[in-house]
Amino acid sequence: MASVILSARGLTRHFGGLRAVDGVDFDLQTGDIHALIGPNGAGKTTFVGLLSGRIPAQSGTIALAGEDITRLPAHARVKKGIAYTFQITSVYPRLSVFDNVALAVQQTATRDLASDVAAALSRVNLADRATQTAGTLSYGHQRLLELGMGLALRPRVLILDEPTQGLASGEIANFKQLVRSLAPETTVLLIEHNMDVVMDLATRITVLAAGRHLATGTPSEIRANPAVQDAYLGGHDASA
Ligand SMILES: Nc1ncnc2c1ncn2[C@@H]1O[C@H](COP(=O)(O)OP(=O)(O)OP(=O)(O)O)[C@@H](O)[C@H]1O
Repeated sequence: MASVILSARGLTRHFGGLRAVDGVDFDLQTGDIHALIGPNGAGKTTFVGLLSGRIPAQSGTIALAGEDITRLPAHARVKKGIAYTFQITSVYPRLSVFDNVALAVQQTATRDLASDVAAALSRVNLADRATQTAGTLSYGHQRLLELGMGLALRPRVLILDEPTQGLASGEIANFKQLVRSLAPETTVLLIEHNMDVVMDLATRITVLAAGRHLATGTPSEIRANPAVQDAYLGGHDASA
């Protein structure tokens, strides 16, 4: 049976009277590609912000491989293996592609910076652009660079917030292939609005609605779930 790498119990964050995340229980199984979906304002970004430590929880607990990390600051969670593209991997436009990844590698206990950077760059197919100034890369290549920077941290859990937004369809195909190649060493949690990507890529899906956990299941279970269809898919089959 698969083990749980990251879990949340009763996780809660309100903003004034707004219940952005409200008592959410969640389990991320090791090796999964787990998609988090839900209508706009459902609480997805807040939820991954709580997991990564970017936003402090008001109540509830978070555990990484059984260890309580609820009170750890974000940088300590990065050290423990949770990488969140939002906080870690914004590209420095004036630095070279190589130097951008080197900044991420430096946060790890690396023994050979140059070869670790080269490995991360070849993973995202940017090895031939190492000397290019990052700001001159195409948008799609900048997103790949972000991913390379996240991977360079060698995370156990990689959290991606809308990674395919703005990518061309060929770039999305490459992205899917890349994410699949990360398992089982890296477990992926992604917020994704593109339902084709979700249904094709995710091994498991969690649906949030109005800050609450609505459902978790395989893509076919989620497609068939009437509550999900009502709350999120407007009563239509997601595959339609
Ligand atoms: N810092 C904040 N202060 C006040 N309200 C906030 C804050 N951050 C988020 N919210 C509110 O909390 C709710 C959940 O927002 P969140 O961004 O987590 O949702 P989301 O599911 O990621 O939405 P989207 O799909 O549109 O990105 C929204 O109503 C949002 O306006």
